[in-house]
Amino acid sequence: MGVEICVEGLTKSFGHQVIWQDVSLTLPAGEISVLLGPSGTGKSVFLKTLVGLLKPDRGSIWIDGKDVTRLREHDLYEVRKLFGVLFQDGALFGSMDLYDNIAFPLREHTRKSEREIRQIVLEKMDMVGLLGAEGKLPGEISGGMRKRAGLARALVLDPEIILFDEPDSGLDPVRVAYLNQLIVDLNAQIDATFLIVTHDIASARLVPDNIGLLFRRELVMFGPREELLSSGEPVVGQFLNGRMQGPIGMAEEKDAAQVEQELAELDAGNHRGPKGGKGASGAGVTPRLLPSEGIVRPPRWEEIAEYEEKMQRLRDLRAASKGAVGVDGPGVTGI
Ligand SMILES: Nc1ncnc2c1ncn2[C@@H]1O[C@H](COP(=O)(O)OP(=O)(O)OP(=O)(O)O)[C@@H](O)[C@H]1O
Repeated sequence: MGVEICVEGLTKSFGHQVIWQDVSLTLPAGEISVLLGPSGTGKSVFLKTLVGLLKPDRGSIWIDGKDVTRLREHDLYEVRKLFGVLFQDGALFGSMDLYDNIAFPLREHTRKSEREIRQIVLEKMDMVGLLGAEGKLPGEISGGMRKRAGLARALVLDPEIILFDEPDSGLDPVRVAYLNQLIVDLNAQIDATFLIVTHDIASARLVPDNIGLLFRRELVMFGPREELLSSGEPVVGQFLNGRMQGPIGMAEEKDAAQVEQELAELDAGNHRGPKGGKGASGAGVTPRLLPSEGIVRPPRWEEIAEYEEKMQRLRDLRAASKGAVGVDGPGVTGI
């Protein structure tokens, strides 16, 4: 089981520039959480702070009974062993083939024999669908394969927590879909705590247990996926529906009067934006991505699958009753 991360009152600035302040959230052990936010709101800074690469001004990060913000270098090194990180570009060494790239953390941080290393590297490459590509150089493979290689490398030390920094960046929608499935399958298989920073709303709707949103130097909301997807909070609705109308502007925040007018028009059904959506919650709660057939589901995922099945039956019933109303008019059954 992965470990819980409990963040309390975290604030980070560079000089006079406050990046975010008073951020508190709990990433539940073994669950998948997504952190969203417009560009420049400090999502990458947040990830770096979690692993102790950046020191916050105030606040605590509790992992495994230790406050990461107060650890000395040696203890920090121990806590970092709990983490696997998938960087945006995979962060592979260009001159090493995939095998050596993926073996690198094992050779650096363990005393395992080359025979043991081979077994682990091939197991992780198999998990991410890269068996057979051991001899390829990073420059010879697609962006999607590089991400998967980076993920295999993040897995070799059996992390309890995996941080994904924009795993979908630079990938086409089909590759993003495959990567999302891989993330869900991995979560079911290794049961670590996942935190994914992304801009991809479709992924944020499909993949996580929890969603958080950074905006205006604050964590606007953090909670279960369904709560965020059905939230009436204007900034959450705007972001999760990719709309222009709302508090988030092109480069800066909009003034309050403009936001109010846009939201009033939206509620009145005058929305002519690029992606549709009604009211603050737009498309509402959509079905969740489940582990692939053939992946043995731990009890947590069994429960999720049962819940999703129930929700799907409800959606079908609702659609059927709407159809009946559409054909026969309200209250008329057609008998
Ligand atoms: N080491 C640093 N020193 C000074 N400022 C920094 C440093 N690292 C990040 N910043 C600033 O912090 C802010 C947030 O950056 P960050 O990369 O975390 O945003 P982000 O939300 O991840 O953006 P994007 O979604 O575009 O990747 C930016 O204004 C950036 O310039």
